[in-house]
Amino acid sequence: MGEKLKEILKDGALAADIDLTDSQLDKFEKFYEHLIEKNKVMNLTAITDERDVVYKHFIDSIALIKKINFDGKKVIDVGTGAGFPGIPLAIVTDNAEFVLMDSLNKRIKFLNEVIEICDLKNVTTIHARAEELGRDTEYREKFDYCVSRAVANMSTLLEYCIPFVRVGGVFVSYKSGDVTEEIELSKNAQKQLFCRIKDVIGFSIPNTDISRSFVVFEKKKELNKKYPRQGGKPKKSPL
Ligand SMILES: C[S@@+](CC[C@H](N)C(=O)[O-])C[C@H]1O[C@@H](n2cnc3c(N)ncnc32)[C@H](O)[C@@H]1O
Repeated sequence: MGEKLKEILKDGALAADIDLTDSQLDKFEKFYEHLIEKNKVMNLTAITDERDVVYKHFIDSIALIKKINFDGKKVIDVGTGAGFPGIPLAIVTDNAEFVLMDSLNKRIKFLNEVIEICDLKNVTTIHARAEELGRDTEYREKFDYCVSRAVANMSTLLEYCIPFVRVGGVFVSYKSGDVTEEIELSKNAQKQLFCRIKDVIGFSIPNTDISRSFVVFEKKKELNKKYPRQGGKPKKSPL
């Protein structure tokens, strides 16, 4: 089973112009095995087939390194769930520091096991709600990069994520398909949160018909103390 996963991953990553080392392939394999094992007793992912996990989770997560260089940077993954995109990014960029956060403690416990099993020295986790952690001075405006996939609509997501990013830092939202309308609807959030779009990078996951966009926001100024709003407001009444 292992060789098959590694072969699919090695080939798929090469198609995305990423040459994975044997040590990285070993880590991905251990991650996959633990994901599938734990998925039997808890809800981690609807995708379990080897090829699907490789393309829809692993390659989708790491494709960003061809666009953004995380070397030496501090990165937070907001709403990481079963570790996407944070764990794959951390496997391929072992000289960057990753913090994975999620509001569901079961998933955080799973991720702590993955960190142990895969011997990931550059990853820590935190169980928290984004709108609360973003007010904590240990985390607020402390990251060069924030990444997030499949967590909320763009306005809500900006209020969750921009607080973590230092001035001059960047938030990358992994979105599927056409993002024009979502970007348009987040104009007020961008204004209130002093960020603006730096780039919208389209890409297709190789050997699939799946297209994605990375929406890249740059933070221009220190945030107003009133953000992020408490009590579920970023989701209930997006800016
Ligand atoms: C659909 S899952 C996506 C997980 C992962 N990013 C992925 O792409 O597979 C959304 C995750 O965001 C987390 N989440 C939702 N709202 C959150 C919040 N306000 N703060 C922290 N985590 C949150 C959920 O617990 C869940 O694990």
